[in-house]
Order: sequence, then structure tokens, then C-alpha cells
Amino acid sequence: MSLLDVEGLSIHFGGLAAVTDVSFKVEAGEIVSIIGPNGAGKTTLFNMISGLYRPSSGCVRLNGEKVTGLPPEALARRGLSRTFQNLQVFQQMTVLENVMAGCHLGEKSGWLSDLLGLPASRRQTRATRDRAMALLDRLDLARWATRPASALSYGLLKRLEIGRALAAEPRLLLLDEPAAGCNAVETNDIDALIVELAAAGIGILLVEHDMKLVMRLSKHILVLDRGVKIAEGAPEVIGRDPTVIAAYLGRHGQDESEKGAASCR
Ligand SMILES: Nc1ncnc2c1ncn2[C@@H]1O[C@H](COP(=O)(O)OP(=O)(O)OP(=O)(O)O)[C@@H](O)[C@H]1O
Repeated sequence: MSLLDVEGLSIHFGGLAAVTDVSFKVEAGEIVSIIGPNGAGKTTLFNMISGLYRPSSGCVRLNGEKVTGLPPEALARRGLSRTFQNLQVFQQMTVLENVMAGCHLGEKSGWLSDLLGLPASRRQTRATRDRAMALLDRLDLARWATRPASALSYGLLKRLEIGRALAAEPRLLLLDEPAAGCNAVETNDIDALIVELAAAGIGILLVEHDMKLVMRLSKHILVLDRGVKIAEGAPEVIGRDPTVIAAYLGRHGQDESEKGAASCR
């Protein structure tokens, strides 16, 4: 039984087949990447797996349980968290509050019971705060805990978003372009963090345009083009696959990875 088992997932928007019959698996502690040109269907696939879009057909299993179409909160309680391509951090809340919001996603009770201020809830809030602080410490963000998220640099915001997703204590983490817009140092930090999380047993599903990062980190790569899986395999295999080179790592892809490499220097 795999941590994540995606079987024949498809979705169409009107006449557009955005994703067609995509299948793959992610095991605990494994880093699997999805690559493909702009508009290939990567984020749409993420949106179906994480419960934001209901697939037209196909099935998603988490730890053997069929979870297709369950809302994100229900998936969070079952161990699936994600980040977004465009940051979804609450800018006016403090860094600590952002991570605490993530903790609540993984819990059965939430903000409402906190608002009621019941003693059990107050105890839980303290425990949540402690857990969030420990996580900020681990992510090297503790010194920012009481500052509003809006005070953070872009790279730190990307890190905070990963922190918020981790607060729900996921077994599977979906990262949508975690290094986009980051400088070389920030990208290296994200790289090291992803390796550390996988080593701790978390399954990682990654969408990323930075080919160097993808090739370095991934155990397995899935290539999408116009919503269809055109190749999959180990990084060495994908890097040499003529179909992939034609569709993605050809002119357009090379331009992108060179741009990525240049921004890393
Ligand atoms: N809610 C939606 N309604 C209609 N079309 C959509 C919707 N979401 C995605 N699409 C379309 O599905 C296709 C795949 O888009 P998607 O954002 O998944 O691509 P992507 O591979 O993530 O691209 P990028 O690398 O640019 O982020 C695109 O043609 C997009 O316009």
C-alpha cells in the first residue's frame, strides 16, 4: 500500500481536457516531482489531489483510503498538506499565528472552540502555540514569531508557507513551486529543508520549474504535457528522454533552466 496512489485522474473544464488519465504513486520518505511546460496541468493535478477540484474521473488513495473529492480540511486530518504557487500566507497575522492556523487544520477542533474560550480549548491553544513555536525554531523563523508576516522577505514567506503546511503534521506534503522567486541562498535552504523532511519520512510531491533542484532532489519524475503523462522515471532517465526533450527540456525548457540557473548564481 502506497502513501499516495493516484489512478487515472482526469478533469475537463468545458471543452478543455486539463488533465487526462494520470496515474502515479508516492511512498513515505520519497520525493516525486511533476514537471512540464506552462499550462501542462501540474497545478490542476495538485488541486485535484488536495481536494480543491473534483476530478471528472479517477481515484486518489491516501494510505489505502479512497479520498477522492474530500475537502482540504478532511485531507489535512488524514495527513495531506500543501503549499500554493502564489503565497497563501495571512499577511496581517503574525508569523506564529500563521503557523498556529496550520496546526488547527490538522486538529478536530479549531478557531470556533478557541473563541468560546473553554478551559480545555485554552489548554489546547497553549499546546498549539508551543508546537508552532517549536516548528518555527526548526525552520529558523523563531525570531520573527511576533512580527506580522508582511515584515518577512519573499524567501522567508515561502519558508513560512511550508511551515504552516507542516504544522498540520502531514505524512504527505504537496509543494507547488517552493523555490519560485527565491534567490540562490533561499533556494539552497528550501532544497535542504525538503531533503530533511523526506529523511524524516514525509512523502513529498513537488511541482517546480527549477530543473536543477528537481534533478537533484527527485527519486522519480513525472512529465506532463497538455494534461497527459508523456514520461516518468528517474532523473537520469528523464533528462535523456527524447520525448521530454522535445516537449519540455528542448528550447523552451532549456531557456527556463538557464534562467533558473542564472538567478541562482
Ligand atoms: N478553474 C479552471 N477553469 C478553466 N480552466 C482551467 C482552470 N484551472 C486550470 N485551467 C486550465 O487548465 C490548464 C492547465 O493549467 P495548470 O495551471 O494546471 O498548468 P500548470 O502546468 O500548473 O502551468 P504553470 O506551470 O504555468 O503553473 C490550462 O490550460 C489552464 O488554463
